[in-house]
Amino acid sequence: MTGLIEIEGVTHAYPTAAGPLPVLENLQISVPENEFAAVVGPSGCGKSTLTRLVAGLLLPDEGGVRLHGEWVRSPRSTVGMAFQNPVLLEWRTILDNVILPLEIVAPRMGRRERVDRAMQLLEMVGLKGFEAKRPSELSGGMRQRASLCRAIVHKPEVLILDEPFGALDAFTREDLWQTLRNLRQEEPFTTLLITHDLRESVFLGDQVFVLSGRPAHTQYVLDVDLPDDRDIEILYDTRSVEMLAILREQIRIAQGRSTAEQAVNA
Ligand SMILES: Nc1ncnc2c1ncn2[C@@H]1O[C@H](COP(=O)(O)OP(=O)(O)OP(=O)(O)O)[C@@H](O)[C@H]1O
Repeated sequence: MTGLIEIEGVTHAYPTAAGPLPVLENLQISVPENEFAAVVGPSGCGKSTLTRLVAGLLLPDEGGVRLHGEWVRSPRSTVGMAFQNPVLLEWRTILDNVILPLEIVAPRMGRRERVDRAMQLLEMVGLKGFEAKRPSELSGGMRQRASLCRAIVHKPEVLILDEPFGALDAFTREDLWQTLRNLRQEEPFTTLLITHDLRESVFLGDQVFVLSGRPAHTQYVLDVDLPDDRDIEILYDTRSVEMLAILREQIRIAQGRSTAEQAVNA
């Protein structure tokens, strides 16, 4: 099956004063339409670089990225993004922050329609009643909820999430995982999530891609065979615990602390 996101043989190095720094090497990742791919890997292996390539903010030295079969050669408005620090504009209300992408990609859409769309999402993530507030009046978790709404308000073909929950406390984070799953059930979208949190990758992902140490290639792919309708308790089930153990071992291999042979024999 061809994926909606196809990362095909991507190789990339950054020029540095000490010479080229190889970051990605022949990376292959395929994400089918409406599926959720989580990407984990050792620190500094090139995960954020990967998001910049998919968003068209960076062009690879070799290989390429295709979205819906089209090569990505420049930034695309059909990609939604959310990062660890939600960059909300303080001079705009929460509602007007969420509406912003519609002003850019759908300039002909009327104000009423934009407001209805944004309010529908704000209600889904539990922010109804906060639409007139400024970002600084909200908690970190609430700001991240608003940032998720803004990332999907224009129905992007791809949602890229780069450590969006990394700065939140454990309870808020788990709450947002559930919110994200609920949003996807209401309105499916194809997602690429970068995370350091293996539980997050299993709870949210349909597939988890483990990247090797730098220069990164796809070292391991885990199919998350859990029911679509999951709540947080599922992470304590035997199957989840087994998958987390596999991922932990793969990360150790990627960090060079273990060997593939040890993993096979474990
Ligand atoms: N513009 C740049 N120029 C030179 N080197 C860069 C540039 N951007 C990133 N790097 C280097 O490339 C490597 C990969 O960076 P990247 O941010 O993609 O890794 P990461 O896996 O997202 O890291 P982390 O897990 O710590 O967030 C790092 O060694 C980083 O220092």
